[in-house]
Parts: sequence; C-alpha cells; structure tokens
Amino acid sequence: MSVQRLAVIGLGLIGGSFARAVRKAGAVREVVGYDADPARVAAALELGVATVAAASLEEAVREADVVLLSVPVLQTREVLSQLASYLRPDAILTDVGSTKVSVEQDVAAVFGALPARFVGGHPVAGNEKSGVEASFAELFQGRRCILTPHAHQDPAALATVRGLWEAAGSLVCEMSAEHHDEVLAATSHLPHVLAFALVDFLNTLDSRKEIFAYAAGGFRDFTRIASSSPKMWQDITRANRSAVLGALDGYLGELHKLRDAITQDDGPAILEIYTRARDARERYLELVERPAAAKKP
Ligand SMILES: NC(=O)C1=CN([C@@H]2O[C@H](COP(=O)(O)OP(=O)(O)OC[C@H]3O[C@@H](n4cnc5c(N)ncnc54)[C@H](O)[C@@H]3O)[C@@H](O)[C@H]2O)C=CC1
Ligand SMILES: O=C(O)C(=O)Cc1ccc(O)cc1
Repeated sequence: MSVQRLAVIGLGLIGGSFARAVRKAGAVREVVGYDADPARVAAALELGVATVAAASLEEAVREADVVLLSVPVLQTREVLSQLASYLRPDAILTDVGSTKVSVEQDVAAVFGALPARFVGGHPVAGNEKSGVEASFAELFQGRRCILTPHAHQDPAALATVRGLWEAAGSLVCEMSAEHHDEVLAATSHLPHVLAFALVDFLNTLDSRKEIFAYAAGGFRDFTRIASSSPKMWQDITRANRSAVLGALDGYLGELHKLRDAITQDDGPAILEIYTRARDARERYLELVERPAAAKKP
C-alpha cells in the first residue's frame, strides 16, 4: 500500500514523527506540511520531515490523498472549517488527537455528519516534548495506535489509515470514541492532571527551593509529564471534561481512604493499599511488554 501525497496539518512532535515514519517505511511518497507557525513549516522542510511546504491550508490539502490533523484538539473545528471546502472528494481525513469524542463532534459539526472517509486515530505514544525538532521516526514502533471507526465508516479508508500506522510500526487496535475517552481519561489524562497539580502545589511552598534541590528519582519519575505542553493539555482536559472529572473523583476517593488510614495510623490498611497497587503495576508491566514481544519472530 502506498499513498502518493500526505498532508500533515500541525508539524509538531506527532505530525512530524508520523511523517518521518511513513516516509522511512516507503508508505508515502510526498509529505506536504502546513503549520499556523511558518517557522515550523520552514523547520520541517529543513529537517526533511516534509517534502513540500504549504503556505496555506488550501495549498496543503487540495491535492492530498490523505490529510492528517495533528494540532491541539480544541483547534480541530477551526482548522477543519478552513480546509473543508478544499479537500478532494475522495481524500481520507484522519487525526491523532488525544480525545476522540470531541474530535468526532468537531468533524460532524463542520461536515454536517461524520464523513465516511474520516477515520479517528490516536497513537498512544509520545513524550513530554513538543515541536518538529523533537520528532523521530521510531516514536510509534511497537506502541499501540487506537482507531475509532464510526457508524458510517468507509472500510477502505479505515484500511488505508491502519496500513499507514502499521507501516509506522504501531500495533493498531479499534474501539469506539466513547470507550477510548473513558479509558484514556484514567490512564493518561488523570496522571497528567496529577503531575501538573503536584508540581504546582510544591511550587507554592516557601521551602520550594530546598524541596526541588533535594528531590530524588521518584519525584523525577512522577513529574516528568508535568514538562508537557500546557496548551496541549489544557485542550485535552477541557475536551474530555466529564471523563476526566469522573477519574479525578475516583482518585480523590482513594486519596481520602489513604488519608484516613494514615490519620488512624492503620498500618495494615496502608500496607494493603500499597501492596495491591504494587501488584497491579507489575501486571501492567507484563501487559505492556506483551504486545511488543508478540511482534518478535
Ligand atoms: N505529545 C504527545 O505525546 C501526543 C500528542 N497527541 C496529540 O497530537 C496532537 C499534536 O500534539 P503534538 O505534536 O505533541 O504537539 P506540538 O505542540 O508538538 O505540535 C502541534 C503543532 O500544531 C500547530 N498548530 C497549533 N494550532 C494550529 C492551527 N490552528 N493550525 C495549524 N497548526 C496549528 C503548532 O504550531 C504546532 O507546531 C494533539 O492533538 C495531541 O493531543 C497524541 C499522542 C501523543
Ligand atoms: O509523556 C508521556 O509519557 C505520555 O503519556 C505522552 C502522551 C501524551 C498524550 C497522549 O495522548 C499520549 C501519550
């Protein structure tokens, strides 16, 4: 399977890494890049991430076979409304947004309904860095990519998008947008909210300089994701508000249970929570190592 012309709208970590990966795999011949920031377009061309620089959304999409949206999720509606009339009727539209219901709603609002050739996607791979300079072709290797086919889905468009992610090295799976947002609220959005909140709280303390100076590896591990793009995470938090609130409420309940145990100096209760959590994390580690292991010959 080979795509002649891929348009990448939003030349950041994810759009840039996808462009690099599919070109390296020979799955795409040309990548036309567009970004609201012209400096990013120039950088993408210079780095060889894009083969063609577009000065406008029209220029980016009018001859593209596949259009990949890789902008912060709350930019989706605005960007789509500007490019919709220039899309080829047979073009495939897809995205990489961390939230899927909001993206579906934005796509449906712009086109009147979800187009058959729209395929929602989310690579569950990334890091705390932003920008095309941080992009690399191996980012998706052995990592999951979730596609969220909808009721009017064109199977050929779905197969093309699946093929591109597989060419990029991803392990592709499918689920509904609603289920995606519940799951990712718990495992991705909640941890980011907690990391931002922890660092923000510690930073309010008078002793903050001393605290940060003496922080050990655990602090670094727990808070790495608080170095992520505030703008991107503002959008994700707002776009998946109800699922994030549900996860946050559950977590606050757990914190209260632990707080009660500590208040009452209830050693067994503390040990029970920590042991259950440690065991669950061990099972999680086995699970995440399995998909990659399954690919090995
Ligand atoms: N960073 C990560 O680890 C992951 C991010 N995602 C999703 O991927 C998308 C992109 O994220 P990143 O690449 O990390 O962000 P990034 O900040 O590295 O890149 C986003 C790019 O979009 C551009 N942009 C913003 N508004 C725009 C607009 N209206 N029109 C055109 N360009 C615009 C920015 O100038 C920037 O170059 C987001 O929706 C995010 O939720 C998905 C998986 C992992
Ligand atoms: O930095 C990390 O570990 C991440 O969790 C990156 C990430 C950010 C957003 C996503 O939608 C998926 C992955």
